[in-house]
Amino acid sequence: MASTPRNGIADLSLEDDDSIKKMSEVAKFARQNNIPGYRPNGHHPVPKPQKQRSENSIRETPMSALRRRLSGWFGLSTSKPPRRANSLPGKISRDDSEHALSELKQSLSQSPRWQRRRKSVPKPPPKPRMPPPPPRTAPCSDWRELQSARGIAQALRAGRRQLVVFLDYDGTLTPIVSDPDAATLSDHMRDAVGKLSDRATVAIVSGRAREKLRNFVQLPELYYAGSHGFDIDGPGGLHAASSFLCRRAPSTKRPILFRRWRRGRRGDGVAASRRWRAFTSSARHRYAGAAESRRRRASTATPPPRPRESPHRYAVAARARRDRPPAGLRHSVSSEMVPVLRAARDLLIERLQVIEGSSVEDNRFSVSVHWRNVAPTDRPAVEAIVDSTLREAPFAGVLRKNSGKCVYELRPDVKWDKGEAVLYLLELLRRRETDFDEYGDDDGVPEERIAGFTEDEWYGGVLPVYVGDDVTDEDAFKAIAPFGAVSVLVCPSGDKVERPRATHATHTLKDVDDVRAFVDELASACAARPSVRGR
Ligand SMILES: O=P(O)(O)OC[C@H]1O[C@H](O[C@H]2O[C@H](CO)[C@@H](O)[C@H](O)[C@H]2O)[C@H](O)[C@@H](O)[C@@H]1O
Repeated sequence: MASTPRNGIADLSLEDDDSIKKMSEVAKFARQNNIPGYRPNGHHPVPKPQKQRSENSIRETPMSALRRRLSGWFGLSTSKPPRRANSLPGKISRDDSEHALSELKQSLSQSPRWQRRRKSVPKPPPKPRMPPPPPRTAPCSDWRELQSARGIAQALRAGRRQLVVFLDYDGTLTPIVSDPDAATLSDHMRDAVGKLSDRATVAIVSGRAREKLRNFVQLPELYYAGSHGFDIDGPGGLHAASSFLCRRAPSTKRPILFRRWRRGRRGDGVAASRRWRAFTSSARHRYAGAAESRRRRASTATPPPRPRESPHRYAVAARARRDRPPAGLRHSVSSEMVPVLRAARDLLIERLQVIEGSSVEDNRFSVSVHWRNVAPTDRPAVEAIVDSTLREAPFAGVLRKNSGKCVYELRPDVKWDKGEAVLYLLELLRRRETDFDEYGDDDGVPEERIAGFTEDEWYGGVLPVYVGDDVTDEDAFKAIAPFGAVSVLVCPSGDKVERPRATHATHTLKDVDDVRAFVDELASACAARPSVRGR
């Protein structure tokens, strides 16, 4: 009988009567002296029952368990790998795992169940590298919450989306002045915008008449959306797109544009294009008509050379497209309203003569009644005259009044504003870039895949940027929000009266100088972006 002292108690084996007797003595002693760790016989903690393993699983190594599970999932037949002499049971050796892996790969490629599964499970969309800032869909109650836009341009350097920049004129490119005709563009700003337009698509969107805007800005290569977007013109294509036309989409062998930028926020593109479909069906019909007449013209005119046999035919076609002079764009909404607007203008000039400091500006598709220079006591009279005029025939129900910065703007009472104009321009750019009909390249290819990417992919590859200062710019901020756009409200901190009460803008800038710095940053961001062609 072994007797090793432990906690003052000997370990006993119950072999004979002496032992039993001795044990009960020891137990008594332990109880009396409160010795921990001792329990009399029969009161020792019952050891947990060991899990009974099946004979199979006792012998099963992790490797064979894996093989058994795989065969269960995919219906594979797996063979046992050769066991090396030094491989230990219960551990996966390097040879084991390599063998299992190659076996698995081979079997997977043959398994019909797995193939079916692969087809049915769609690939997850690739993660965007630099997600654009989240759009604000609800109006922001406090403009001071917004962050500075300067950093945005720097962030754009890393982005891969094609910029389309929309700039408001008064209060954005030029400071607000008391005489509307004196709001000329500074040379510095002209240089900055000109430099940006060399590298990105730029449009000026303003309440001013389109011709007046052109005269002020004097940059012929830009798009101009005058009279709050009712009157649009421009070169008719996306800037420098032709330089990206040398690659082909693997699926359709079409030339592709924003291949590298497709990874942008595709969801935004989807949402935006759905929105577009929903509300501009009439504009789309007009487009369909324009496309049809272009097609007809192309069929009657001498067809352009078709580089069918060339190995680089798409590149050649692209060059031909680039070398042709741009077709140009001219689009007006509600032209039939121009005579009515002229009548309103004449009447208002006559009626407002009595109010000193007031003035009426003809913006062709809109009429601006300025009251910046009117004495505060006379200002209600200006609004009363405008309102009473609008209640008369033939203006009632035909024209509507909007308020801007010390100005009332009368325009056709139709659903068209800066927001619609911006969406119109974006859709125009998309169509111009994806229309390869003239070269006959779209034979047998679904319309949405003509240029190697879908409408949604195109929208996902474009990043709209809009900079504006007025209430009317809010329509544009709101319209481009689903694209994950950058929208910037120019909002001087001291300007408490004239700033919008709420905004859909994602960022703010404080004045025209900041806008120039931002435009400069955008231009250098475009220049710094790696070329798509080089990849
Ligand atoms: O859309 P915008 O380019 O911002 O044009 C809106 C109006 O801008 C002009 O008026 C404003 O700027 C004037 C010059 O700084 C200022 O005197 C006036 O008080 C502002 O309202 C323009 O004259 C209007 O026709 C536009 O509708």
